[in-house]
Amino acid sequence: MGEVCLKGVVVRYGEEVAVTLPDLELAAGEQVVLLGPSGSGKTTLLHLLAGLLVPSEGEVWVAGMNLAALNESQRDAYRRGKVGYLFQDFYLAEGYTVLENVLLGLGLAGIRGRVAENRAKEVLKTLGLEHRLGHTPKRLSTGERQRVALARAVAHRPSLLLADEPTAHLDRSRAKVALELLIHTAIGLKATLVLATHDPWVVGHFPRQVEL
Ligand SMILES: Nc1ncnc2c1ncn2[C@@H]1O[C@H](COP(=O)(O)OP(=O)(O)OP(=O)(O)O)[C@@H](O)[C@H]1O
Repeated sequence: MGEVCLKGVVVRYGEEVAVTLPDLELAAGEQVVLLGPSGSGKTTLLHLLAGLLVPSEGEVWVAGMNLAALNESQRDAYRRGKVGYLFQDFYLAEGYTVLENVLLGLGLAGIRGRVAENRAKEVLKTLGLEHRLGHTPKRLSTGERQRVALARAVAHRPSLLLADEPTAHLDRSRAKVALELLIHTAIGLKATLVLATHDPWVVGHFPRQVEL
């Protein structure tokens, strides 16, 4: 079995909506782009892999674990420890500084104190944000906000990195920088990368495409 495996998955939202997802097997460290029009189930698939959602039918396996067989606190521990999630709208904690935003994510993964502080500063430096540590997100550009979100998503060194429309708010040149950072960060972590987009331009950056 691969690092990520989906078999016969259907997700029902209430009585009306049933999202059927294709079977999928990804090797550890693989990079794949999920493509499909709005409503095709890209976010649903990312939420399943993050353990934010369990399938109504079928199985979702990550790193040898059947996520639906875990209880809620085991799934929380899985998500906080092994998954990095880059949200389309970043979801930064606006009342906290850049450094604190990354420390919050590390804290959820159980990494605190001096180790966390060193790790957060190191990641923020790698992403070119060392001069922004004490700033709150509202003082940053969109590209910088996204890099903070990326720092927070990867500081705990996840083995699975999920990104939902990460270029949606960026112009083409910033999108290119952001995408390259994301891809290189995943390679550096040896993490499996799954990215959802409906932008055909993004697709060419990935060796494997999955159409929903
Ligand atoms: N919480 C929810 N309640 C009801 N229906 C939902 C919910 N979340 C998603 N859906 C429905 O499930 C289907 C798949 O949605 P999903 O958000 O996964 O698609 P998507 O491909 O990510 O779309 P987009 O590109 O617009 O983000 C859609 O028909 C959507 O309306």
